Amino acid sequence: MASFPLSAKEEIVERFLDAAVRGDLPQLRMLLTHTPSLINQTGYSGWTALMLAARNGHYNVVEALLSHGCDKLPVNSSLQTAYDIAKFWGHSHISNLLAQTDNSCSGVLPELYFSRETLDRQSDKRTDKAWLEAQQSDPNTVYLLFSNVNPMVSRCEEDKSSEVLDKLCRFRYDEVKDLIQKPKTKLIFLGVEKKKPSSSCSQVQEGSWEPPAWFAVGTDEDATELLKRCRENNCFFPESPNRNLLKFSEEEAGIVAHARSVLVWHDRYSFCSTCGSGTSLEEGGHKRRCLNSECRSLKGVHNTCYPRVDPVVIMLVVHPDRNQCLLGRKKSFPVGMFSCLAGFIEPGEAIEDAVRREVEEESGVKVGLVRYICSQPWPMPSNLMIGCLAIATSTNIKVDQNEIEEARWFTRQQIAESLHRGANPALMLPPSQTIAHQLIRYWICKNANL
Ligand SMILES: NC(=O)C1=CN([C@@H]2O[C@H](COP(=O)(O)OP(=O)(O)OC[C@H]3O[C@@H](n4cnc5c(N)ncnc54)[C@H](OP(=O)(O)O)[C@@H]3O)[C@@H](O)[C@H]2O)C=CC1
Ligand SMILES: [Mg+2]
Ligand SMILES: [Mg+2]
Ligand SMILES: [Mg+2]
Ligand SMILES: [Zn+2]
Repeated sequence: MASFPLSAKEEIVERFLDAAVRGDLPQLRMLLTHTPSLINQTGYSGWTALMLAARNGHYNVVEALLSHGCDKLPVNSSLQTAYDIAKFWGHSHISNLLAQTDNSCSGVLPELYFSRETLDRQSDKRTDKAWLEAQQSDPNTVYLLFSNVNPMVSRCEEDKSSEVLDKLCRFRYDEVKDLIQKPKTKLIFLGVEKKKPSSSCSQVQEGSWEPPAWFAVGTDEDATELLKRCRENNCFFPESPNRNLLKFSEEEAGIVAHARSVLVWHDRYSFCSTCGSGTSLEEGGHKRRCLNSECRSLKGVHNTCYPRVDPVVIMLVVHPDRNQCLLGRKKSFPVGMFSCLAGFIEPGEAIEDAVRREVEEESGVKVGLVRYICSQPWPMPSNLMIGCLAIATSTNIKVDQNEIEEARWFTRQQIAESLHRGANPALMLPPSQTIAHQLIRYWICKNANL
């Protein structure tokens, strides 16, 4: 068989993989320092250095690769991860290491999209009318414009290395003064900035810096007219919130989650839900008080006066064999997409019971142990997603055709392959901004050890 000379790049990859096979840590470290991109490279066999070191029982090489941020999810042509390989060849010290060592897998999930508290909410200032008014006219105050509960955004320059596509348009007092004085406009105090500017900023005296306040402005004025207020010309209001609200930076996503949920609440709860009278906006837009002084909503607990948050359980159901998980698809999902089951918590229901009920309703599968993992605000319109892992006690699937079109058990390898290789026609997982994606990734990294 003719053999072709290797390119310089192929040659360095082969040397790197060979060092992993032989357990030659100094050589591997030297190559990695020189060319960090080698870390997840595969050779002709389709195996990564991590797989080769795991196959040959080189604990110290596996450890070094992991400490350099090596990806554990790649699979070889037999759909085995490095963990599977170590386990198969009986290197339990390595499989245990692979099961534990991962920033996103040691019980601490990465920060979830929409969760960052970018601003200091300063809820005590919401009742300080004089302070709020002073902030409103301050030239440093930042205003965000929302039309029909969607924020005005500008499209960033095409940058393939970044997932951030949209930026919130920021306005100053002079640019929105007329708008915020209109009686139908909703003004929401979102908080004040947390970060201090660097001391190199010449205009700012040490100790005199007041963190700028941020407000969201909700209006139903004509969107085209609103866009004319913007200094940039690539601005727009996203029309399909579910997809378009996933394109912000983590900082801005947290602000959007807060502002949008409160504005949607104002939009849908203009009148008192107890007596139908008009209401007034109070507390920096975080309360609506009934104008009828006799109203029952003003007595006892005023829970009709505050923005609503709807708790939703979302769960990754794990097969009793611990090596498969249950995912379902709604009719509205793109072709091939499957996700975690989810459902609204009902009144008087504990999280664990809501998980068991929704899973059984939607898939017919019974669940025993339920473990809370993490939560995510989901401002469409105002859900709080409560993420859990759940262990199934039965495996037969019978889908509730109303909500779920299909539900299936997927093996860990199928999931790992989809996570690593990206969307494929057989299985497409929800995007990384969703808690559904992060629960699935969490379980995979945990190697099915609950
Ligand atoms: N971030 C993430 O990863 C994910 C987020 N989600 C979010 O979770 C939400 C709930 O999931 P879903 O599976 O639809 O929930 P359910 O399984 O509870 O089904 C939703 C249906 O139940 C009815 N319903 C019952 N109680 C409520 C309530 N308090 N508020 C609204 N509807 C209620 C509605 O019927 P009707 O409308 O016919 O009246 C709705 O269509 C979704 O809206 C979605 O936005 C879901 C999955 C992933
Ligand atoms: Mg349901
Ligand atoms: Mg559901
Ligand atoms: Mg339900
Ligand atoms: Zn009332």
